[in-house]
Formats: sequence, structure tokens, C-alpha cells
Amino acid sequence: MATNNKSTQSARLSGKTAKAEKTAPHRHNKLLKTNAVTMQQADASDALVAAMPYNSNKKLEHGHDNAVLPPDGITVKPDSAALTASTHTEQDGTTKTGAAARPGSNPANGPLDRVRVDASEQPLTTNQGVPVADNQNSLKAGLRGPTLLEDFILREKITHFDHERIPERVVHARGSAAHGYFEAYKALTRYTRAAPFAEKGKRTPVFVRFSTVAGERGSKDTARDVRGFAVKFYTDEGNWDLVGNNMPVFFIQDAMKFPDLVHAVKPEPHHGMPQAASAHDTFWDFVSLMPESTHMLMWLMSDRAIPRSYRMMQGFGVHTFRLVNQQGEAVFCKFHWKPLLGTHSLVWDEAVKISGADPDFHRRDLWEAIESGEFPEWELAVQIFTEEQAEGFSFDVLDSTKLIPEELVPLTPVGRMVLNRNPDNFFAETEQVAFCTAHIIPGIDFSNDPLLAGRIHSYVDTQISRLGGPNFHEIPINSPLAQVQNNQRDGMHRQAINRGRVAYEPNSLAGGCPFQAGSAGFISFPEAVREDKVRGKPEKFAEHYAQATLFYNSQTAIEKAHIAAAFRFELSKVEVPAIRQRMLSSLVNVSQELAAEVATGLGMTLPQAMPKAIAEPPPPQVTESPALSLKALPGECGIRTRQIAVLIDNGVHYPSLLSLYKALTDAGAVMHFVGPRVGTFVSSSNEQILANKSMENSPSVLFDALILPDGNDAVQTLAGCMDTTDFINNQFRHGKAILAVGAGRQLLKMVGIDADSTKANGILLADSSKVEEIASTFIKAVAAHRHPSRDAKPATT
Ligand code: HEM
Repeated sequence: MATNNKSTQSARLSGKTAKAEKTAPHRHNKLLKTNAVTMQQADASDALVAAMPYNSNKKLEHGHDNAVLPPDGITVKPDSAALTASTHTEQDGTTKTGAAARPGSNPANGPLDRVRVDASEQPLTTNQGVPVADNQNSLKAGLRGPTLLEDFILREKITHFDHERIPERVVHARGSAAHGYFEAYKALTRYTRAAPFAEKGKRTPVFVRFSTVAGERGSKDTARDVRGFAVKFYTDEGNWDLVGNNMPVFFIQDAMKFPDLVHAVKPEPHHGMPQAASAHDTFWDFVSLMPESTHMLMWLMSDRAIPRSYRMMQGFGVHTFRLVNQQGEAVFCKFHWKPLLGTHSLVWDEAVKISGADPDFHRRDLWEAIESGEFPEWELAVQIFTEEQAEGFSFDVLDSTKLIPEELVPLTPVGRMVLNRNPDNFFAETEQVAFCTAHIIPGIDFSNDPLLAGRIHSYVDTQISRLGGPNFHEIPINSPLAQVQNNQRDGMHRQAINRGRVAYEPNSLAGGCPFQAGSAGFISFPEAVREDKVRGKPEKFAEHYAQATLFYNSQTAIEKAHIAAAFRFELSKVEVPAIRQRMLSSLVNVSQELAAEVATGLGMTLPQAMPKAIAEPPPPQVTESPALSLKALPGECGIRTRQIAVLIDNGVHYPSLLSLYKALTDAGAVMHFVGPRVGTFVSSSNEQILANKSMENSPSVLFDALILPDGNDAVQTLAGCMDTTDFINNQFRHGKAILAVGAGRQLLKMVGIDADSTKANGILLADSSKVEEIASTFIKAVAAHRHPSRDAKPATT
């Protein structure tokens, strides 16, 4: 027995398990490229493999170059001093944090390169750096005896595990993020001294987190909700956070109401339901009693609240900010992000089904696009206006429930943002990043928006508890590239080892360092304040409906129908009739047409309009603004990154498939062969085709378009499969482009789709010999995103 024990032990110690496992470096592109046997390559030989989600060698065609900031591939080994200490203190007593803290480090590499760790070829150690001999077995008194308390290795491992979770964000808990850069189109020095706009072509590293608001960290991506759009600029003069949303207005006007709003929308406190949904009594009770939320409700009930992708939605700073130039002159400003891929949304039935098929739909979409080199891009535009102009508007620019129509103040493009690197570690970066509206830099300043004022306090306050103390600015993702040097000391989780005895100013013992920067530093815009101290709101804040009406009237017919359907769905989930009634009476003030449609959908009669807070509001300057429709931004990238499903089975016609595959991948689409199961299928001419997806693991809602290829045998087998019917029906119902080739037409017939009917927009038919001719028409049909004439009525939009 004893001999056996020893031999088992020595086998363990000399065997593979005693060594650190050699893990391949984190280089997904490499892996993807290896897997990516393209159709052309496979043509001559055997398997047709389309395992790769994107054609990674393709780049967007509108002029990206390869220069990435930060460049990938820079990895700090664990033995580097930089691994643990990203902050140190100079002889003069000043603290340096970030890249600047390390001699020889190159800030151009990006904010995180100083701490990116690659553990390949390194032995496993404890947190004290002690090499671990056996990572499989706890220490026992005999093989079948009790585990010993002495086992410091087991205890350290379990203790760390026990404390791995931190509180989730109180709102915006679920999110996904990426690194990239912002590049200025031109110097904006006339208006601002902000570092990112200092000169044409200047690049500033950014980290961007997209999120839903109401759901918990593990909730679905496709909930009907506002999306967060938070950008951290690591500028030469410190971090600037533009913490925005994908809608340009907000529910409330004053921070005083934020906790009420969030309590109302979150799961109801007695039973913890519903998750990630506004369709319940407490939310509609609150908003129906708060007419100021009506404009935002129009956005929330619109398709904006169910985006197709984070890469296909706008972002807005929401509040009015100030730009301040070197001379101290200020203008007001609103920030807009416009996606190059266009603004596109899901339809509700699709969003609901996706949440079951892939709750990570948006996270996966963003990750895969960046991994494959399809870097999402947005243009930053500003609306610049003066205080005098603002006084003439029919609304107050300090009211976050109002937007400034582009007809009143046009958008000026000032730069572009490209996201070109996924985080290395979700927790370290995406979870620990701490955005804050208080993070502004010289050249940017606040306005007196009372909602913004509350936010300036709230973010840092919540992060002190979420991230465990006042030193979370030292967490690598949060630490600026600019030097940090001040006399702040100590506190929970302090990383900096401050040297010297001076931690105060003025001092003589450290030569008076660090000095305040004077006019080179941040100076608040010296706005004159002469009013009484009051709790209240300015007159124009009392008008709640004009812009809700403006939004509704600016939508296309189909968008209006979707808004009505969303109100109908949400209010149908409300159990207290008085709440429905109250909300309807508020909608009457927005649009009689909308209110009537919703009332009919709920089986109610139209109530009287809710009394308005202001009897004779100033007439709005703009009554229709086409830019408020999703259709206003079709995008410039055609079908790049669009996911196209091809249903296959044994006997599929190979040459026509190959031809389509080439045409569509050349246009940038991502092709997926979807079978009744995954694995290899054989074409009618004996080529092998690998289905990397099945109808079971990837239902049709995950794709933008569908091809039903030719091949009698394949079609016959597919026709016998119930999943095929669901697959095609959902594609049809959701208005997506469908191309049926040769015998593939029978599948359309089988599910009762008449390709010649007027409802058949975006449904194309072709013979196998003609697929090359139809390819460009199909590309246009996919680029149209959706063919809404197929929208079913009334309950299924
Ligand atoms: C008084 C009003 C508001 C308050 C008090 C407030 C408060 C908060 C808090 C406490 C968080 C969690 C922060 C964290 O744990 O790191 C948060 C996240 C966030 N808020 Fe607000 N918020 C307000 C309004 C808004 C508005 C108007 C917007 C959009 C313009 C917005 C956008 C965001 C975003 C994007 C995040 C997520 C940031 C991230 O990705 O980490 N919030 N908010």
C-alpha cells in the first residue's frame, strides 16, 4: 500500500499534471484563420468548411487602414515589474500612475498594455509566488483520511474563489466592451481646448461599454430597454468619460427622481419579477404619473429599444455640455455618435425568440466582429449653439427630456471612433471599468442640467461600494494615461507605494511639489449665478408633449405601427386597469391616432386627454424631423458582417452554392451552413460540405437572411423536418431577405409562401444556372435589412 502511495505520488509529481499546462497565447485571430478553410480552398479537395463566423481577411471598404491603437501583441510577462505595480512615487513625493509610471513604457501601446498578462510557459504559483507541485489533490492524512487545515494552497484557492463576485452595477449591470481609438477629423480649437480635438488626425485611445439598463448582469441582451453607450477617452490631460445612451433624451428632468424611476422599472420587490422588462405595473404606474417621461417612452416603445447590434445603434451624450476654448470662451454642445453600419433594429417577436436562442446575442456579435477584423466605427458629431440661441428655443436645453432637432442646430462631424480590440479579460476590464460623468477634462464643462448634477455625484459614489473603496482609479482599466500626481494617500486596496514624507501642499520639504497647474489646468466656466436658492423647475420644463409628438410624427408608417404594438404589448401586461387608462389618456396628448390604435389593441375606449401642466405652451419651431426615424441612417457598408444562413442537407447542388458563397462573402457577408444537424453533408456532385450550425442550435432568428439552395434530395429531406418550417416561417415573418434556388422553391411553397404576392418583397427566386445574375439583387435585398410589407397584423410585429 505504502509503495503504491509513493508511486502514485511520484507519478503525479513527474507527470504532466505537475507541470504548468502550456496554454496557447490568446490569439483568436490566429485560431480563426486556421479554422477558416474557405469554400474556394475546399473546392479542389474534400471538406467545405465554413466554420469561421467572418471572412477575417476582409476589412471595411471605406478606408480603414491597419494602424491600430493600441496595437495587439504586446504582452507583459509575469516577471515584469509592471505586472503588479502600475503606480509608484517619485523621489519628490509625487505619485505616478499609468503607463507613465514605468520607464520605457510606450503610452501609444494603449492603456492596458502595462498589465496584460500571458501565463504561457510559466509554472503555477500561489498568490505569494510559491510554485505549486500538485493542483489536483488537497493535502490529506492518508489517501482516504481527513483533509488537513494546514493545506494553505487549498485554502488560498478556495478563499479567493469565495470572494470572486463583486456587486453588480445598480443599473446597466449587463454590458459588453471593447478598446479602440478616437480620431479627430480636424482641430476644433476654435471651440474647445479639449485634448482629443487638438489637431487633425490626432488619435486618443478609448474603452467603450455598451449595456442594457434594467436587467441584471446575467440577463438577456435583447430586452426592450435603453442601451448604455459609455466612452472613456484616455486623453493627454486625463480621462474624459462621455457616458451616454442610444437615445438622446431621458425619462426624468431632475436627479431627485432617478431612484424612483429605477425602483419602478426593476423587478417588483415582493417577488423579484419581471427580469429585464418594463412591461409591468410599477413601471407604467410611475411613468403614467410622470408626464415628463412621455417623450422618452416614445423612444423606448420604438424599435430603437431593440437594436440589431451594438454596432448598429446611435449614441448620445443626452445632456447639454459646454465646450470651452483656450481663451475661456464657451458654447453649448450636444454629442452624437453615428454608426457607419447604419441604425438597424430587431422586431419584437424576433427579439423575444433571440433571448431564448442566444441571450448573448449582442455580446457575441460585438466580440466576433472585432475578432475577425470587422472593426465597428462611429462618427462623432456635435451640435454647437450659443446661450443666446438656446434662449430662443421653445424648450429648455437644460431639460434632458428634450432634444435639439437637427433642423434647429445641424450636426457637425468632428471625428470617428473605431473599436479594434476585444478585452483580454471580462472581469478586469468590462466589469471593473468605472465611467463617471464627473470625469471631464480642460475644454469640456457641464451645463446646469439638474439631471447631470445628480449624475456627477452618483457614479463615483456607487463605485466606491461596487469596487471596494476610493482607490479604484488605480485599477488598470480606469487609470489614466496622463500622469497622476497628488497628495491623496492610503485607503482600501491602495496600490501606489508613495515614497517620502510629504503628502500635503503647500510644502517646502518636497520643493512645493506637486504644483497646481493654474491656467494650464481645469478651470470651471465662470458662469454668473445670481438666483435665489429654490426647489423648482423653470417654466419651459412644464411642457411634456410637443417633442413626443414630434418624434411620433417623424416616423415612417411601419415604425409608427411598431410603436403602437409596443405600447399595446407593454400595457397588456399591466394588471391594474387604472394604470392603462391613465397611460392612454397621456398618449392622447401625443397623438390621437396612436392613442386610438393602442386603445383598440387593449379593447378599451379612448379616454379624455390628461390635463396638461401648461395650458398654452410655446409653439414648437420644428414639427417634423426625418432624422428621428431609424431609416435616416441606412449605413455605408452594404451587407458587411450580415449573417446569412444556407439550409443544407445531403444532395445539395454544389456549383450554384459555391457561386453564391463567393459573391456574398466578397460583399462582406458571413455565411453559415445550417443543417438538420451539424457535421458533414455530401453534395449531389460528391463534394463535402460542413454545417457548422444546426437548425436546433441556431434557429433562424439569429440570421439576417436565408438561402434555400437547389438540390432535389436535399430539399426532400429538409421538407420532412419540422425545424425547416419554423426556420423559413420566421425568416418570412420577420421580413428578412430569402433566396430560393431551383428546387429550393419547393420549400417556400411547402410553408405557404407565395413568392409572387405583394407581401413577398425581398423574396427572390433563381435557377441554379442564374445565381450569379441574382446575387447583386439579393445583396440589395439583404442590405435593406428588412422588408416590412410582410409584417403580420395585428399582434405579431
Ligand atoms: C440622475 C440620473 C442618473 C443617475 C443618478 C445615474 C446613475 C447611474 C449609476 C449609479 C450607474 C452605475 C455606475 C457603476 O456602477 O459604475 C449608472 C450607469 C450608467 N448610466 Fe446612469 N444615471 C443617471 C442617468 C443617466 C443618463 C441620463 C444616462 C445617459 C445619458 C446614463 C447612462 C449610464 C450608463 C451608460 C451607465 C453604464 C456605464 C457603464 O457601462 O459602466 N445614466 N448610472
